[in-house]
Amino acid sequence: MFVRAFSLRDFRSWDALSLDLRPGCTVFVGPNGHGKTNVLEALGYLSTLSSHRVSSDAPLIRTGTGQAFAGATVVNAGRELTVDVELIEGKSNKARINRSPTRRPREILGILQTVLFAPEDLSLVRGDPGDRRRYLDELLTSRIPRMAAVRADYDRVLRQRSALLKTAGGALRRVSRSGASASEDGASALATLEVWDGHLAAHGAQLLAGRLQLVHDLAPHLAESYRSLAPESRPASIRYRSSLGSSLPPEFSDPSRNPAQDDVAFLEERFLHELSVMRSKEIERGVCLVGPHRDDLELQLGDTPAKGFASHGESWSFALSLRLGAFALLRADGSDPVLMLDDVFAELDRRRRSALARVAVDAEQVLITAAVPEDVPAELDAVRFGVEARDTDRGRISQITDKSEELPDDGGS
Ligand SMILES: Nc1ncnc2c1ncn2[C@@H]1O[C@H](COP(=O)(O)OP(=O)(O)OP(=O)(O)O)[C@@H](O)[C@H]1O
Repeated sequence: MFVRAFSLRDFRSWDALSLDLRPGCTVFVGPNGHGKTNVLEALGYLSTLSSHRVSSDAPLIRTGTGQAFAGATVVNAGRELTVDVELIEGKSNKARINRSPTRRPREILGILQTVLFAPEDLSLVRGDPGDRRRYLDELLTSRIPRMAAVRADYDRVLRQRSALLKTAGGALRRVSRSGASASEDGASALATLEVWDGHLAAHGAQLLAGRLQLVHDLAPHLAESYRSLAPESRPASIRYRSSLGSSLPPEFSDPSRNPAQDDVAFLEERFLHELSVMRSKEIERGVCLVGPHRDDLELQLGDTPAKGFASHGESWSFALSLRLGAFALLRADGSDPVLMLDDVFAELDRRRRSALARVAVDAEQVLITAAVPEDVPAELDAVRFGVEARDTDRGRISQITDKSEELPDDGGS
């Protein structure tokens, strides 16, 4: 797929941007801090409804304005769809598909598939499990958009069950200690908790089954990507680590296990079992200790965990492999996602640079940012936009300063 047209209004440092793009490579070049990443971030937002840099939407709205807009026309196998999102300060966001409002913004997920590789990605290897869960869930919803609703339901139940564990903690503690002779208050809190256990296990099992399937499908692409980036290094592998602990048979964490039709029902039953095992601990601590929100994606180099042991270069290769593996998986599903590379060539050594360039040159559309054009491998430097921020009476605003291109034989756009 590729983005044919793209526009922004009051998004980060852009007050207005309207660009026609085409398949192949496009490079945004400009000094540091002038607004290049903001362009990729906006496209990433249309793809995932989140930013790779911040966890809330407020910083995406241009300072001094209350509303931001991002829209793109996406061409996938000859079929065109337009998606846009309006971010409104203090209110729910609005999204449209072909200019018709959607009931929920998440209905646009899956229309624009992107894979973004950015300097922040080192945290996939070195950061907290939350960074890796986010990576998995974004890829999962990009492949299977209905998983966004599963994820939202799970998060809602998790919040409610966590609040119950906190507020009813006292009564539940008494029940947990004294069992059947509990007070009325305690017994009703415990009954309520059991209802929430059921909801948590039902949604959690679907999310867990989705992630296990994803890791199964992704593992060979990840291993292959790492091999091509660092052939002399130990082999890279991934493995899902579930907080269901010993309630989950070990073969479920083995990425080579073929997921089965009845996995969700089995996982739901195991989930409920682990909740009963952990009941008193959860009540004691007042937090939800079981579920996909506590899981992790283990990254291994040979027999060693990458986190804490991988060198700087190995960590970069692993992070890049996670992205290139995601790209290869989405491609294997049937359509190239838009590949976005945010100022990463300067960080890579010569071999990794050319390995990345080999993948990029072959992708349907690649959008690249760079502070200096020399950082971009020559074979990727096709259409080039200059980006510069200027001080105006409306604040510091990013602008496209120039466009240069090496036109392909057919003349391009
Ligand atoms: N909400 C906002 N409103 C206005 N300007 C913003 C907002 N958020 C960020 N900016 C501005 O955007 C600029 C940063 O843009 P961006 O991150 O795209 O830079 P960049 O060109 O990619 O830089 P680098 O090469 O260092 O990565 C900064 O000048 C910052 O002040």
